[in-house]
Amino acid sequence: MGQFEQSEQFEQFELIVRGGMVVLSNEVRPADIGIRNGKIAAVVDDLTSRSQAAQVYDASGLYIMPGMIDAHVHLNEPALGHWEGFETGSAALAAGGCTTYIDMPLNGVPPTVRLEALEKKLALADGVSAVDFALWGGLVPGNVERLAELAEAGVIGFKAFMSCPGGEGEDIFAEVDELTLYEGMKEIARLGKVLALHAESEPIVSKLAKEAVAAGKRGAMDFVNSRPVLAELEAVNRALFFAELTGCALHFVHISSSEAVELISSAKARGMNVTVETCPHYLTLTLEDVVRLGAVAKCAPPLRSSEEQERLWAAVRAGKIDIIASDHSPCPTSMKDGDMFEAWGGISGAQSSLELMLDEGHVRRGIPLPELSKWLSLNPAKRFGLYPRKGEIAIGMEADLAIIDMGESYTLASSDLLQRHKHSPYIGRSLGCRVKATMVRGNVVYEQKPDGVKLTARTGRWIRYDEGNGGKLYG
Ligand SMILES: NC(=O)N[C@H]1NC(=O)NC1=O
Ligand SMILES: [Zn+2]
Ligand SMILES: [Zn+2]
Repeated sequence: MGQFEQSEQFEQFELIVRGGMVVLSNEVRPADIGIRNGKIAAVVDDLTSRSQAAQVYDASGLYIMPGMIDAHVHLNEPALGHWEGFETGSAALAAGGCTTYIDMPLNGVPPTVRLEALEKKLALADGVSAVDFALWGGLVPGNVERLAELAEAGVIGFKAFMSCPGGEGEDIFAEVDELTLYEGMKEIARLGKVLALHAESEPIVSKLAKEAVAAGKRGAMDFVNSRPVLAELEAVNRALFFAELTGCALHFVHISSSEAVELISSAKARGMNVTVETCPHYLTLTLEDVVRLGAVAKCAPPLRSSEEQERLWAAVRAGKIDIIASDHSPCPTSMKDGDMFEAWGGISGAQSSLELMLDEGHVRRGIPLPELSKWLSLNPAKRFGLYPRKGEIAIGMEADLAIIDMGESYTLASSDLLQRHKHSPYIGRSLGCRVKATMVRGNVVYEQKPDGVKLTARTGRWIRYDEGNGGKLYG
């Protein structure tokens, strides 16, 4: 596993992906990929001359990468499927070269904080998702005793908010109070799972937001200034303190500052079981974009300065960031009208993550493709129990592939987007590569051709945690 292997014994394949440049975990090389029973059965030079396949996909001139594993996606069913649901959200992900996503326990109603809610969500995803998926459970005040049933059912971990997530209604996903966070960590440690945290200090951000609104300061920069890096640092520090006391494994989602990455790096150096994620928007957009675009680029934590962004890229390059995920948090476009404090916070970026990271990371900054692939596929697979089933192109692993033209540039138009509501801060952006096809377990689920796009089989399956490797990222 994990190696390029010469294979002579497999002569019959369902599919051969022929003539592409294959992105392996340690090199990029020309090879044919033979697929049997939905798995990678051969990665060799010139397979077609000595084997048979029901189908051949001609990938000459194209790059074959492991499909992205997007660990941070909000598809909002049950109840808020009119914001985004499994059908449209997974179509957008497929079009972006993602082959497995991990759905967040909010913003659907009920949130995934007890078994019945998980069952409702699964019933809605069944037969609808274009690509494979796993599920996060949620930790909220009052549900610590329900975490075990969710773990038993197969969630890959739990998510909690340290600041208010927004949203309305009775069955809301509330932020954790300190005691819930501490007790929840104890229980999650006992269950052997990871706690994913939205780390912003509620006392800091709510006070600053109140002051800004009271002073009539409701613009883009006022919003950005109400959620400073300090709020992220304080929350990360507090969570690390509780994790040290409880032994709970942590994953910090959507970290926006290199200062927070440094805090997390020191915790790793002390031997703590902690990982960190950032998102394409923090690596490709800055506060100038939120000023220019308004609420369509509103997210929490907010976009930062270009200097902060350069420091974040330096942290990525230094291997200090483990995972890059979209935090696709869509809503109806009408919820992006109005002032910056009222509008929905969340960027609809699912379809663009891989292309943005290849364009900005590889084409512009020269980061090798195997490195990018580690942050986009291998590390999330390992951290969240999907490895060695998924995460890289290697013998025996599922044939989850993104096929990319690294020579095609295009300008993203709203008509390219397959998500339910066609807003995105990346519309009008020129991208130096394009996903041509996406395969899940050897099934072509998405194809982009000159005459348009084709979505095929909705063969996405739920991947339970217990099929994985226990979340070991290192070693
Ligand atoms: N509720 C929700 O999805 N919030 C997400 N949006 C965002 O920008 N950050 C988040 O945590
Ligand atoms: Zn969040
Ligand atoms: Zn999120």
